Amino acid sequence: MTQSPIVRFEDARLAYGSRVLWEELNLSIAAGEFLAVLGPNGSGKTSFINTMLGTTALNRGSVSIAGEPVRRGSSVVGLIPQQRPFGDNVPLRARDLVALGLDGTKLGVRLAHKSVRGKVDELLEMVGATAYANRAVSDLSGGEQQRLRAAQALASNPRVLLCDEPLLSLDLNHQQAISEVIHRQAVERGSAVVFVTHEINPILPYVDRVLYLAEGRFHLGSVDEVMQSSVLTKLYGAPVEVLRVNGRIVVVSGDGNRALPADGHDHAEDIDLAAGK
Ligand SMILES: Nc1ncnc2c1ncn2[C@@H]1O[C@H](COP(=O)(O)OP(=O)(O)OP(=O)(O)O)[C@@H](O)[C@H]1O
Repeated sequence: MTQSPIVRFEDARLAYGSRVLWEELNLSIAAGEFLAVLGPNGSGKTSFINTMLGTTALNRGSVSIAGEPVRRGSSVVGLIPQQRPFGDNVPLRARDLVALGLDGTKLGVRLAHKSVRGKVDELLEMVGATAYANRAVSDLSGGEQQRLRAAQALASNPRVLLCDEPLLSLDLNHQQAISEVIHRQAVERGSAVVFVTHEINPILPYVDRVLYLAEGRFHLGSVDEVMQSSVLTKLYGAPVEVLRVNGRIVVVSGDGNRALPADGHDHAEDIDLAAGK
């Protein structure tokens, strides 16, 4: 990890009406750093990403990227968005979608160019999508489409790579493969990676720091600093236990002793620490 900051939040506050998602956030993300963003549903993870995309405005403070105030459509920012299926009317093959991520590529114009084809093939290989390179995007499964989104975001070699739950609907092998590819982007090409996830275990080996959002508060630090019973209990304002089991992190609600994913959200929804119920 290199040290030069590429993203800088200063005294940042985001609230919708009276609901504060976070405030007094001072955070510099270095080139090559891998930052995991955790927190229960509705804690503001996607909104955090949106502030760096320039699509959500802070109520106070500032966020800059490469020394400039954030703006929509910045070419130095790449996004693997939260999964939404492509409609039947998307007339693209898998390789066309990836090519759209390459700077200046216009369908039918540069796509025929040998170097573009080579680059697209390389990206498809990286995310394990070579086998379906020529299939229509709309015929692919959610996980297959998600791998293409990752390849498309990596195509432009962004200085800041924003990933909004990129592992959703991927099987374990592909979770591992995509996590590795994203980590390599940070280490080898110096991208700052912001990785929103409900499940920290697949990326545990790669995370430099964790930003944990909950209940309008946040805690920032290394995995070991943040993923502690005392820290999460304070953040949630409710008893939470963090256990290490065979190298995995398991978060358990203090009352029911029920295992929750690392973000403290119980998908069975009978314990909802997120909503403070
Ligand atoms: N434009 C908006 N106006 C008002 N409220 C909003 C707006 N965008 C998001 N919210 C609310 O802010 C909260 C945070 O939303 P956000 O999508 O950032 O959460 P999240 O942590 O990404 O959640 P999840 O884990 O469910 O994806 C939610 O309660 C959401 O309803």
